[in-house]
Amino acid sequence: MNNTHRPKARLILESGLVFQGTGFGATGQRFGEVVFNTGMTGYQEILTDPSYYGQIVTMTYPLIGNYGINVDDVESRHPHVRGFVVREFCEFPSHFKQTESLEDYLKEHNVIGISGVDTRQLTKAIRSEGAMRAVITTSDTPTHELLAGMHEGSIVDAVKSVTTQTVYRSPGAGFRVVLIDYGMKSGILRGLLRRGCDVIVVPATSTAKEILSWHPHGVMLSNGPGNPEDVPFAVETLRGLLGQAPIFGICLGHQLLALACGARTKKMKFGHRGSNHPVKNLLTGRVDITAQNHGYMVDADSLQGTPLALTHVNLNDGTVEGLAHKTLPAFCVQYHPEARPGPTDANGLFDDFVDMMKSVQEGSFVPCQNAKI
Ligand SMILES: NC(=O)CC[C@H](N)C(=O)O
Repeated sequence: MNNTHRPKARLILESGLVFQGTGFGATGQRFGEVVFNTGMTGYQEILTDPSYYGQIVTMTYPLIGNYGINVDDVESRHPHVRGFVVREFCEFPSHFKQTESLEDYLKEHNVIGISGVDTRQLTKAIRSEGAMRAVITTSDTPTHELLAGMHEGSIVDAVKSVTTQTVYRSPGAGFRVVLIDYGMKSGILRGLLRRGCDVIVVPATSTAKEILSWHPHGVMLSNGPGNPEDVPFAVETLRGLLGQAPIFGICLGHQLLALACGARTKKMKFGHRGSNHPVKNLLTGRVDITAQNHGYMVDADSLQGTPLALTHVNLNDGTVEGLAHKTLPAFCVQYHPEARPGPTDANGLFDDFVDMMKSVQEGSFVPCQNAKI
């Protein structure tokens, strides 16, 4: 790789671990929480997934950038990561859909990348010590000064920073769905449009009254960044929506629905981020290989006494992956059925949501606690 025109860069973890590497993309300095993603492909979807807002992402796959950037594989209008860490950065990408290189894309959007990092060592450090604060810099600022300022740029109001500011509609002839945008991946909107839904996307701050004024057949809750406990206004809205319209939640949407039903969430040590997380549906016994990106989870012990039934578990670590309301039409999953990037095993959940809206319309809805599989 020709590094002559690229600056030296450092990645410094709050634990004191320092990696020397080469900068690509923008120059400067960015603080954030460092997390790893184990997907072999999908860097473009990962960069533009708003759930990564404020984070520095490292890819465990060792060669990144080889198929460049194309216009089809974005999940939002621009990258949301604070920084991007790779082992080897591909200097000469090639793909028939490519419109520009990853390097130019990062430069254009002011994201700092660092290559030449031993991402195996970095991932092991995150796995053993947990996700932590870090900084990527192309400056000469001494390491001890950067360690002292580690909490600079901590995220506040993550959801409010990435949600849509305006209501917009993607018309369809099917069920009318209000999609609450907490930091939505466009794959979720596409999943609904593909099923003919008439979708109204609304800001995360919308009230139950505002949402119900659209007379929706269903309400979809998107993914989004940060700690679910930092979004109490969204939990309040969901309390007002439960029982008024069928609800389907994904990732942050799942966590917020759990909070609205009286369960608790907690931070995981290093989270689930990748494209091969096995999830078992406890109702059918079916196992899906799923795409995931989360650092918080619903606490299984907190489900007792709530109206929620555990429907899905993670087969790697037994954590909560899916819930359904025992008596009302509402269900949610921690993983990503829109699968961008990742395997499409769980796509059928969008069909389940359409079926749920249909059964409620027809008066034939069977609550989860009475379901016979
Ligand atoms: N993708 C998501 O919606 C992530 C949800 C939440 N921000 C978490 O990290 O757990």
